[in-house]
Amino acid sequence: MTELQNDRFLRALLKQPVDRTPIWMMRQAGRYLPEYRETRARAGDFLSLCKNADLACEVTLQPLERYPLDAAILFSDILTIPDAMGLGLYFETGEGPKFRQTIRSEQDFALLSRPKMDDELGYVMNAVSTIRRELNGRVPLIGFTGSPWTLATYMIEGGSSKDFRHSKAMLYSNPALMHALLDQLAEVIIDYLNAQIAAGAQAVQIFDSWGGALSHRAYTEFSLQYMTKIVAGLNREAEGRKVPVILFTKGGGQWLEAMAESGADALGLDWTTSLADARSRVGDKVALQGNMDPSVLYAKPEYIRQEVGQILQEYGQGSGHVFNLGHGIHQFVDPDHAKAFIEAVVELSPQYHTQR
Ligand SMILES: Cc1c2[nH]c(c1CCC(=O)O)Cc1[nH]c(c(CCC(=O)O)c1C)Cc1[nH]c(c(CCC(=O)O)c1C)Cc1[nH]c(c(C)c1CCC(=O)O)C2
Repeated sequence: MTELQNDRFLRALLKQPVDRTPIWMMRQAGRYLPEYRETRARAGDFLSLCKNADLACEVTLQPLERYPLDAAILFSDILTIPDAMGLGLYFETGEGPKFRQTIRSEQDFALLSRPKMDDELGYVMNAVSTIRRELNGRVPLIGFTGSPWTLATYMIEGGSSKDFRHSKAMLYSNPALMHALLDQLAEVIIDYLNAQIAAGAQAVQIFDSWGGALSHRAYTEFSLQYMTKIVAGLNREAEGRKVPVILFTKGGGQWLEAMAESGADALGLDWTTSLADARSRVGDKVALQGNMDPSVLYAKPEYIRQEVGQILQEYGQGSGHVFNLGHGIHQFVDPDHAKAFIEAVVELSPQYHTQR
């Protein structure tokens, strides 16, 4: 494998000294980029794009051609796993993801299959190895998965949800079934991330997008417990380097101390938590990733730059911060505003890394 030319993202996740704060954006390859929309149109639809390694690689690299980003993220989706377990994923234009089959009873659960990483999910591993080859050591590649709880909500609801009616009902009325589902998902996710690491992923992120919808006690029992199990099951070394793990519970600011005990190297933060506060609460245990409100990118470039300055100041001196948005970039953002954002981080952050 080619030598990595830019490792400040991997170093910051391990709190090793860096020359400036690294940056990438959640959903950095996506609809706000006209070139993404063009490639997706060529693929036909989103799922065909995910399943074509050359086109998935092409869109992964698109934001790197435009901006000085410090990491690439695999172009795929968290819903590849439930799809491969037999639920039949499809997207209806403007309506988000849907499943043909839902899991609401023991009978439904019994129908779930255990997907093979070199078969049903082989297309994801092909995308990872193709992207690694084309990146040619420019920046590290991030692999990812959804958390068991987040995937379970899609499998139980049959798609996106606002109130998690069926998932919450199962959690409180049939916790044994919920635990069986979460445990099976955790097992599949361990295989999935280990296969991504074997194919070339150099860091991995667990997206717990809906962990914040859980009650205080339920979060530990139904989400964090299973993410901790996953972290313990990962091969944490590849190509002679540690493979850092990032845990991102959206809306999880109140649980940072507990999350820091999960074994993860870094925690992702949304914009509702102060970085200064988060840093003092987790101490030296983990690095932090985040946390600008993605909607700030609707503002003028001067304002975006000011906001970046504030967030850098909140984290303060030293390594252990990966700049990011607090959630995915919105589809209506002007790509020039994303550019102003990334350049502000590049220009304003070196002063926070003077004691190397
Ligand atoms: C919950 C979730 C999903 N997918 C994902 C999450 C967790 C992150 C989060 O909390 O947002 C993760 C994801 N989805 C996608 C990526 C690609 C990598 C990246 O650039 O970050 C990643 C990391 C591509 C995508 N995944 C999807 C798109 C849009 C599809 C399109 O091109 O129309 C992309 C680029 C589709 C998708 N996929 C999902 C939804 C709800 C939707 C539709 C909503 C929407 O339209 O934004 C499920």
